[in-house]
Amino acid sequence: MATLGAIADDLTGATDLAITLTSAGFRTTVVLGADADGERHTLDAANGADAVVVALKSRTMPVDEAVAVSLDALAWLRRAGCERFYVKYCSTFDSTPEGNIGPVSEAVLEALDEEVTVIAPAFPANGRTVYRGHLFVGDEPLDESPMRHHPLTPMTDSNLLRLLEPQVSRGADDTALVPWPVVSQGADAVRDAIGAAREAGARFVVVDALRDADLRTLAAATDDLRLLTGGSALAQGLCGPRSDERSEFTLPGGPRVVLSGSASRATQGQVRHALSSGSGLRIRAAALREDFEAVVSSAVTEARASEAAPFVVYATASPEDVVDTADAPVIERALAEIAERLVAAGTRALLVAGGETSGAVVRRLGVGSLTLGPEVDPGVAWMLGHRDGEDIHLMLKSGNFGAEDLFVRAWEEGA
Ligand SMILES: Nc1ncnc2c1ncn2[C@@H]1O[C@H](COP(=O)(O)OP(=O)(O)O)[C@@H](O)[C@H]1O
Ligand SMILES: O=C(O)[C@@H](O)C(=O)COP(=O)(O)O
Repeated sequence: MATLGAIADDLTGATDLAITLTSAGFRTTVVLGADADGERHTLDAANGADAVVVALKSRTMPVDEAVAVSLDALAWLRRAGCERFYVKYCSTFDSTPEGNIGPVSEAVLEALDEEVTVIAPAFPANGRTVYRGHLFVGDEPLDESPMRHHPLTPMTDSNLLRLLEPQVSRGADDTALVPWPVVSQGADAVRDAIGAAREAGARFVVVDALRDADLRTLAAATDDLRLLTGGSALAQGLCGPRSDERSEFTLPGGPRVVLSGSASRATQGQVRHALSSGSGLRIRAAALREDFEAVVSSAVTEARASEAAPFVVYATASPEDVVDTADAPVIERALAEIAERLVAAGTRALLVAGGETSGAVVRRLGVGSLTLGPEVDPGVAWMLGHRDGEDIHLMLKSGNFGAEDLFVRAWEEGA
């Protein structure tokens, strides 16, 4: 019976959290959606897991829709027996100004009838740190990092309190900060600070974190809270009932295909690196609008004919490639169509780059749940996708995660 239930706002965020929970000793399953028609997949998948992560595609949904699907997921997790909950969003706090991190966190907190939760996006192993409430990506404040150009959620402020306040009901009265000097004093000091913030009326407490040790301190300080929110790294301090159990599997043969819909800086470098030793095809929105079928069938044909080196179907290899964010949906749809045709032709392993892109691909493939395999880079692992047909080996890569050679190395490390 699962005890911990997580609600992730995109698929790569869900798999990222699953990796951390597994390392923390939770036998973890990722399920896609928790709506009624998915119930069969998901309830079966939850059996035997200690933690279940529901992967939504809600990060850029209209606020009301994001809240509704998140509350549906919460209700499903409670039916599956979960007693503690985790709202997972991006370590770069990807959100439009209207939401959805604040509205979803508030809706879940109120549905659980809880008084306070923490806001902890930090992921130090991937360079995401929070100091005095400001989120940094490496050495750059968030609003000076490439995330300021994200096609869907451009981040133009690094101050988490300023980002959150417009998103929660009581604005500045609903938020508070526990700064790093308090965090450095240990769990009791953090617990006291969160208690004081709650007494002052705040429900969403941003907590600084510069190191994994700070997140472990926070996890210890909040072991009495039924709801946590953050990136994946906060989960490293949760204590699961068993050792790290990962499914060992060997990647099947066949073409090594990467489908990249991410426009993030790390992915751009990975695309360029893979193209330097392999081959690929760039899909352009204009060409897709002119003749969608021609672009898709050409990509499938070339991908199927590719040899050992990875074949990369990509939308962006440099910042200049992102011409119009309105092109995003047709690119997602094309990559999902290409994935479906490759799998129909026998492909049983795909590397997909991008959270929204991964969501579009796995929904098109009818994947209902995912089991964790070997971790290849921090926050990036091979998974086994379960569906009505044959299982599919998938690596669903967060846009800004992974080393530059990942698209080439991943196939060796999954073998
Ligand atoms: N060249 C481009 N022009 C417009 N939109 C793009 C381009 N490349 C990618 N996109 C879109 O940007 C979005 C990237 O989101 P996502 O897949 O979550 O990547 P990440 O994980 O990097 O955020 C997708 O909707 C994708 O279709
Ligand atoms: O926390 C993170 O950074 C990731 O888990 C994540 O959410 C990344 O989302 P995408 O950039 O959309 O892949």
